[in-house]
Amino acid sequence: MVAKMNPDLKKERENASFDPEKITNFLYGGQESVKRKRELESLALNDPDYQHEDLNFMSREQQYETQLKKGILMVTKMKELKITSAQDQLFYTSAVLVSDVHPMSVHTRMFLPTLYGQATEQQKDKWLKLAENYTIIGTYAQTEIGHGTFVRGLETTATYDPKTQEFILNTPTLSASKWWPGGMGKTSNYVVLMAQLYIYGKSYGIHPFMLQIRSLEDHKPLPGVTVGDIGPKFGYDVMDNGFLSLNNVRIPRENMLMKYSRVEPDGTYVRPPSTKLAYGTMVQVRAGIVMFSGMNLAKAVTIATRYSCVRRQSEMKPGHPEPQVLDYVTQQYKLFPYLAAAYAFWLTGQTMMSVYTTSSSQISKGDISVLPELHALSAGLKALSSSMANVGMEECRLACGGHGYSHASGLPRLYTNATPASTAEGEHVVLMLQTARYLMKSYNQSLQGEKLAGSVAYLSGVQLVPAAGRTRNMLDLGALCDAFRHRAARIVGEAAAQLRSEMQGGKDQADAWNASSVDLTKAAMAHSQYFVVKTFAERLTDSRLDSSISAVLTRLCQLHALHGLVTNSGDFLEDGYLTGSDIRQARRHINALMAKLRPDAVALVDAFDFPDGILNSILGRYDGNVYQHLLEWAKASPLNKTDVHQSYHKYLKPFLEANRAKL
Ligand SMILES: CC/C=C\C/C=C\C/C=C\C/C=C\C/C=C\C/C=C/C(=O)SCCNC(=O)CCNC(=O)[C@H](O)C(C)(C)COP(=O)(O)OP(=O)(O)OC[C@H]1O[C@@H](n2cnc3c(N)ncnc32)[C@H](O)[C@@H]1OP(=O)(O)O
Ligand SMILES: Cc1cc2nc3c(=O)[nH]c(=O)nc-3n(C[C@H](O)[C@H](O)[C@H](O)COP(=O)(O)OP(=O)(O)OC[C@H]3O[C@@H](n4cnc5c(N)ncnc54)[C@H](O)[C@@H]3O)c2cc1C
Repeated sequence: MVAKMNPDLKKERENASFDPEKITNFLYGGQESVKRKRELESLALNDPDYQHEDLNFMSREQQYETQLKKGILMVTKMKELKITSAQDQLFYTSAVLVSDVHPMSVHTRMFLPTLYGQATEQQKDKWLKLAENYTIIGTYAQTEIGHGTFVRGLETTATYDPKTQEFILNTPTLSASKWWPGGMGKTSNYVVLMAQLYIYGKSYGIHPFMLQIRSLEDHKPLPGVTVGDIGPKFGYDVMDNGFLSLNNVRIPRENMLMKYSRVEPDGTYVRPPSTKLAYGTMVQVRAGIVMFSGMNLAKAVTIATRYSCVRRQSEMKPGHPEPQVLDYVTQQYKLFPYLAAAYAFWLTGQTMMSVYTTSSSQISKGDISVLPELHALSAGLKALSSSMANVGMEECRLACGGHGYSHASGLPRLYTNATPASTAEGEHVVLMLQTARYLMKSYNQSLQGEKLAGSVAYLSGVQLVPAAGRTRNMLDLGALCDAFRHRAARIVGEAAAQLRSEMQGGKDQADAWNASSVDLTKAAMAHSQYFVVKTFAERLTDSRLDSSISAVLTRLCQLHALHGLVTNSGDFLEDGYLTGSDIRQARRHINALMAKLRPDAVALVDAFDFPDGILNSILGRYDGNVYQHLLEWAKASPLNKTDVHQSYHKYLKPFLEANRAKL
């Protein structure tokens, strides 16, 4: 029997000003792609082999086992069903895994990409097939217990022995033990080990090495290898993040991944075109995290928006029926800016991936000139998108009141599985400082008359003249982009001036950098926010957009920019670029935009096209039948298997009886 849709949600859908399908097509790159997405999702979601008890009801060990089994099934089925393109695999795996990963995820996301990106053709012949077939399962072992951020400071050593033409691998101190690599704890039999290369006593920096850590026969750690799971974490329960220490483990010379740098049999070292090419896998994943953050935020906003239309609470007017909580403007102010941000990062994520694809193809042809821009852009956008997604997902949870705290909402798991994106692949302040470093260099080049290109082109010849007194239309996307550009350019310029002044005051470069670092991260943030606002606005100039959806998407873009502007109003006011009256106007526009977006809110989240199986949230159900399913879900909780829990007999009964006896 098909359940009836909640009448409030039904009405919301009937009253929308546009057909969500049109936005879905825009978001996923066309009708054909949406069709394929739905086919693959339905294949995965209706496959009985993937069904299991709710992970939230399981111990961590059970979760690991369940997700490993599912991951294995998934890669086997994808092979059988010939689901091969990256896009198809993403559609299928998102439906199988929901908001979780599986213990071999780092194999797919980092181990394989490192082989593609860092191995020679000969090495690919040797390893790729094995890795693609899952004959070997690997992870990316870089971080150590003592150092994650400071990659140059890693202590794991790979010392070349020309006599045997082998590398001797060691983690010489406690702090050198590898710590965190996903899937290393129990699953992987191989790692790409990032280690300091030593030849004849001289250090050549960090390089990648293929290392077998477990037997292919019985999965036991190989001699010299100590490996295990690092224990429970904030989330990511299904993942066996691991530790690893190495004691004089020898590997053949051919196991150093030598696409860019080489060690010859006699120990001669051949330098790479850039030492930073060894960091390529991190850049790829950072670029992917922008979209990943947009999607996670979109899921959270979908859940909270639908639920806010189903949930009725309090009285807005005495004696009137309880309103849908989304009718409270404060609730709209909680959710709509993040709805807009989800769209912003979704679209920017697509742009970031296309910049990545173009740049990496140039790099593989030997043109490394694009590397600094790619690094700076992906670092800043990764940091901004993941931190904004964190804040937004939490705001969505809070917007669901008490039920948001329950795992039934899907929000706690979504959050704890997504939040590593802020720390992993480069902690967000650290990455912002990388972007700032590029901004400082670029800005100084522009001061010397160089013309800049790419994301920093606006720093060339920027006019920092405040334009107070001018009347502005604060809804005009061009004017909003100008405001964000001006703010970024000013803050970049001021951070550069501060850095200079610290140095003129006697500090060396490093101390001056540290003293200026709050302003530097602010500069990187302003630059990244400008890029997002500009990208969002540019995507709306797509001639394929029909007017009904262009109107609503423009409102979202305006809201995204205006909300950023109002929450950072000091930045825009500081040099008089905007006036108090502009900010007041912006606030009024936000209220008006929210009122206009209110009737379209459900259609806008429906357009993300997450089926219930992927949202995995009772509060976010498409049909809105929340309460009945909350109750059913709670009844399935292991604590409810019996009316009287065994602990009653063990502890509670004697305690009650003892108390009664004392009366
Ligand atoms: C295939 C995947 C596709 C999509 C994936 C999609 C979604 C992913 C979904 C979820 C992911 C979420 C969570 C992930 C969960 C698990 C996996 C996690 C894995 C990991 O965490 S792996 C470990 C990651 N570790 C780090 O990121 C360490 C961070 N530190 C660094 O990167 C660097 O050391 C640092 C801090 C950037 C630089 O330090 P330092 O200042 O000491 O610099 P250097 O001396 O080393 O460099 C000087 C020079 O080089 C420039 N530079 C630095 N890095 C790069 C680079 N990567 N590329 C280019 N250039 C670089 C630097 O700016 C300096 O330049 P300059 O001298 O100024 O010109
Ligand atoms: C869920 C998860 C999965 C992971 N998976 C992997 C994996 O598969 N493989 C792997 O190798 N690693 C993995 N990691 C490790 C991850 O990459 C690192 O934790 C991350 O890069 C941050 O480094 P850190 O832990 O050393 O943080 P730290 O650098 O110790 O950060 C601590 C604080 O110091 C500050 N700080 C550090 N350096 C600077 C600086 N230069 N300037 C200003 N402030 C600074 C930071 O901002 C932060 O506030 C994973 C981590 C997590 C949480």
